[in-house]
Amino acid sequence: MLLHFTKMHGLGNDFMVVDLVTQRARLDNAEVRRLADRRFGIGFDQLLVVEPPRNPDMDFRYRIYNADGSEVENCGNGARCFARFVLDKRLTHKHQIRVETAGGPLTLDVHNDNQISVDMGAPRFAPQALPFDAPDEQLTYRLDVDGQSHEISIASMGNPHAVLIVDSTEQAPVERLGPAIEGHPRFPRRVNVGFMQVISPGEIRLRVYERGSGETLACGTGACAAVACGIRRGLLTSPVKVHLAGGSLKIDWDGGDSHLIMTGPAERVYDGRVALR
Ligand SMILES: N[C@@H](CCC[C@H](N)C(=O)O)C(=O)O
Repeated sequence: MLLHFTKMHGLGNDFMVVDLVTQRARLDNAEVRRLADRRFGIGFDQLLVVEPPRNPDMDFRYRIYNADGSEVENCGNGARCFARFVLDKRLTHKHQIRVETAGGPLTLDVHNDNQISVDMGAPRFAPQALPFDAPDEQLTYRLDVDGQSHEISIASMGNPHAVLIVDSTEQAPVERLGPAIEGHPRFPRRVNVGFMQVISPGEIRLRVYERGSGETLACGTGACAAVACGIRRGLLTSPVKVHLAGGSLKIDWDGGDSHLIMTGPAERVYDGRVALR
């Protein structure tokens, strides 16, 4: 069968977006990996699937798969592309869209200037929320990697994040430490790993080694997690501009149980059709 899809990106974090409201398809783990391959398939960091909601208070169900085929709880850059997609495909006319994800509900607000704000919910810092193997909740933890101890903060944005502070994102050992921390035994469901350089209380640089996809040009949940950890540690104050390799995001957070708001663009690249196995 031929599956219609749209290739999109949010600051270079790229997606294949599929409407399973009006189409039917079975996308198993092997099929996702085949489609994600940048030489033999379409190529993407994540596959985003639009489905009808299971909860009648929601507009859609938003499902997310990493390039390695694993289904995950949340994707921030994807959420903005999801909003742009359902409007472009006329699956809704609403400019405030409520979606259910495996990580909890999200509200997507499409503005007139092509910027989209996503209410990402409240960050959670308890180790069991990720999960992370630690006896109690702390601001920072020591993590041993190959005989070296590193200071990390942790946050769940529905999906798990570890955040390290570095002097320079350019010099950060992302290729070495990223995969080692992603698969560290203290993170039994693996983890996304952010390397944050604080420029000022309102501005950071960030690189993220993503669970199941490797380093991407931007990570929305990673930006939220880094800002939440930075504010909680007294290093940052809201709003924070987050500079990623693919562009910048604005993150607002008033602390505590308040919700993080992420604002940035979403771009359509092309529409296509692909044969499924
Ligand atoms: N690119 C994303 C996050 C995608 C999911 C992540 N790799 C995970 O496994 O949790 C974003 O923009 O948030």
